[in-house]
Amino acid sequence: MAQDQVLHTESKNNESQKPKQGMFERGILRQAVIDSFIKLNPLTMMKNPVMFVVEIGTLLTLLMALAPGFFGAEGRVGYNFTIFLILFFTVCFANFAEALAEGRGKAQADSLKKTKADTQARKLDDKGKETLVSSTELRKGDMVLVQSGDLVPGDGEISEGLASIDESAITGESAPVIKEAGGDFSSVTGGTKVVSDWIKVRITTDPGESFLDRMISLVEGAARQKTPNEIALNTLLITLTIIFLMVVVSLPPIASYVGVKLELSTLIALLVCLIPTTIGALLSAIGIAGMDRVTRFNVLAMSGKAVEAAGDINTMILDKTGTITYGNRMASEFVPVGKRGEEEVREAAVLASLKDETPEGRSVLTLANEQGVVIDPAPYVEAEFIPFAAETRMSGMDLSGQSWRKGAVDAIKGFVTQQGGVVPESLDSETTRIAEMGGTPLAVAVDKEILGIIYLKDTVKPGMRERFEQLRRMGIRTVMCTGDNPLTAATIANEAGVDDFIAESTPEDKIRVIREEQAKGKLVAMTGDGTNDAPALAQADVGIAMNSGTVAAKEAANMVDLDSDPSKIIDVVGIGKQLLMTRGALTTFSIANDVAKYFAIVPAMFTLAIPEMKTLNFMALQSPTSAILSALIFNAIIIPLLIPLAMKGITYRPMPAVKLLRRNLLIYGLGGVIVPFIAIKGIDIILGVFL
Ligand SMILES: Nc1ncnc2c1ncn2[C@@H]1O[C@H](COP(=O)(O)OP(=O)(O)OP(=O)(O)O)[C@@H](O)[C@H]1O
Ligand SMILES: [K+]
Ligand SMILES: [Mg+2]
Repeated sequence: MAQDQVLHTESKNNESQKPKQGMFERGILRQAVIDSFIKLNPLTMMKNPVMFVVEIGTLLTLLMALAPGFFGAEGRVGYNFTIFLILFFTVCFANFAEALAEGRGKAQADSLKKTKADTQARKLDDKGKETLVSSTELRKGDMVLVQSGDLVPGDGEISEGLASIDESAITGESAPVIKEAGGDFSSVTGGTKVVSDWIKVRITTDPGESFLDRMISLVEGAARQKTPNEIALNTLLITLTIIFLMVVVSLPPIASYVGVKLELSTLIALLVCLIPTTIGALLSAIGIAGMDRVTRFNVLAMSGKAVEAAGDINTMILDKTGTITYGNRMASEFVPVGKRGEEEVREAAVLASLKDETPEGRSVLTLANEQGVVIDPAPYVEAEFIPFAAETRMSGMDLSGQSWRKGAVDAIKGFVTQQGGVVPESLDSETTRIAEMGGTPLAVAVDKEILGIIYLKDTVKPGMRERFEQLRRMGIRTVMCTGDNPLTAATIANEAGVDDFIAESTPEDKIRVIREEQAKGKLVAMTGDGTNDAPALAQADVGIAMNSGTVAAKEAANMVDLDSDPSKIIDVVGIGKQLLMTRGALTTFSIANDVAKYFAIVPAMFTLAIPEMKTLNFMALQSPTSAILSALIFNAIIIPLLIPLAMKGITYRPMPAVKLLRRNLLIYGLGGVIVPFIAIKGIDIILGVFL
C-alpha cells in the first residue's frame, strides 16, 4: 500500500503534462478538413439550423452565378460568385470546427479498440474446475481465474486473492496498482493485465456493456447528447434566425414601395451577417472540446450534463478514508482499557479479524504477526463470520456462544450495553487520545466486555489544505462525510481544512445530507470509492467515483476518475465553468457583432439602390459592394479565428460570479461591438486594392 502512494504521486506528474499534448496534430487536422466537406451533406447540416440556413443561401448564390439569366442577374455574376464563395467557406469553417473537436476523441477511440481484442479466459465452474473460453462468452456472474501475465477478460470484482495490475491500457499510467478482495480496492477492468500473483474475479458486466465499451463510445462521441443548456441556447439561436429571416423577407416589398429594388444575393448576405453564425458554428465544438478536456484529465464523464453541472457546483461532499486520507488505515497499536493487558486485547483483536477480508482487518493480523503472535485458525473453522457492514460499523465472528467483535467505538458500546455489559472508564480517554491524533479507534469486545482499542493510523494526503482553499475561492463549500467518530473526524477535517464535517454517518446519512443541500437549491458534487458511497454518488448532481473503487461506486457515479485522485474535482469544476463561460462569451460576442455588420451592410444596401443615400456610409467604406463583402468576409473568418478559443476554453480564474460576469461582458460584449468595426474597415481597405 505504501507503494501505492508513491505510484499516485507519479501519476499526478504525468497527468499535469497530458492536457498540453498537441491540440492540432497533423493527422487530426487532415481528417478534419476532409470531414468538413463530408459534413456538407444537408441531412447532417439540418442538425444545425443556423448553418443550414447559410448552406441554403450558398446554394442559391451558386445557382445565381451559374444561371444568371434565370434570376435576371446577368450583370452581377462576379459579385454573386464572390458571395457564393464566402458563404461556402463560412459553412466549411463551421464544419471544420466541429470535425476538429471530434478528431482527438476518434483517435483515442481507435487506440482503445485495439485493447478490446478477444482474450482467453479461465472460466471456473461451481467446483472450481477450469475451462478455457473466449472472453466474449463471459456473462454477468461468471467466475474466472486470472493469473500473472493474463489479461483480465472482463469487468469484475475480486472475490479471492491479491494481485498487482497494469492498468495502462485504460489509464495510461504504466505503474501497476494493487487490487485485492474485500475493501474498496476490489474492482478490476477488462483489458488490464495482471503482472504478479493471481485473483479470482466475479464478472459484473455482459458483453458490449463493459467499461471499455462505454469508454470507447464516450470518447468517440457516439453517445453524445445535447445538454439542457445547449438545447436552450440552440432554441434561442433558432428563434433569432427566424426573426431575422422575417425581417429580411419583409424588406423587398417595403423597398419596392419606395421604388427601390434590392438584390437577392445582397439580401442573403444581409441575412447571413445578422443570424448568429459565429456561435452557431462553434456551439457543438465548444461542447465536444469541453468533454475532451475532461477526458484528458483522465476523468470519464458519462454525460456533458454532468460536466456542465460541475461548473455550477455549490457544495462538495467528500468521503474521508481513501479520499482525503490515503485510505490505507493500518493497525498500529493495541491499547488495553479497564483491567485487561495488551496480550489479551491483541488476541481478541486477531480473533475478531480472523476472517475479515478488509484491508483494516488484515492489517490487524499483520500487526499481531509483527509482534510475534501467531494464532492457529484450526479451532475456528466452524465459526460464523460477521462481515463488516457500513450500517453496523462492526465485524467479527461467533463460535459456540461466544462472540468477538471490533468496530467503531459507539457501535461496540451499543453492542456490549445491549447485553448488559458496562463500558470501562478508560475507554473514552484512550479513544480521545487516538482520535485527537487523527487516528481511527476500533473498540474490541468479547461478548459483553470491552477489552481495548485498535489504533488504525491513516494519513491526510499532502496539499489538501491548498486544494480546499482553492475550492473555497471558487465559492464551493466542502463537507467531509465519514463513518468515523466525531473527534477523529474533527481532527482530520481541521488538518485538511474542509469547511464542515459530519461524523458517524451511515450511507443513508450521506444521501440525506445531499438531499438537504439540493432542497436548498444547491448543486451538489460527491466523491467516493466505497460501495457504501454508491447511493450518494447516484443522488449527487455530480458523482465522481475513484477508478480504484468498487464496481457499485463506479456504476452509480456519472464520472469516473481514472487516476483516483479526489482533488481532481477542482479541475473538473474548472473545466465545467470554463465550458459554460466559453459558450456564454462566444454567444455574447456573436450577437454583439451584429451591430457593426448591420451598420456596414444596411446603408450599403440602400446606397446601391439609391446612390444619393451615400451619407449613410458612417464607416466611410470604399463602396457599397466592398462594404457588403467586407462584412460577409469578417463574418466567415471570425469562425476559424475563434476555433482555438472554443477548443481551449476561456481561462478560468477563481473569482466571484458577479465579477466574472462583468469582466466577460466587458471583454466579449464590448469587444464584440468594437472588433468587427475595425476588422470590416480593414478588410474594406484591402479589398479596395483589388476592386
Ligand atoms: N473492518 C472493519 N471492522 C470493523 N469496523 C470497521 C472496519 N472498517 C471500518 N470500521 C469502522 O466503521 C467505520 C465506518 O467505516 P467506513 O469505511 O464505512 O467509513 P465511511 O462511511 O466510508 O467513511 P470514511 O470512508 O470517510 O471513513 C469506521 O470509521 C470504523 O470505525
Ligand atoms: K452572423
Ligand atoms: Mg469509505
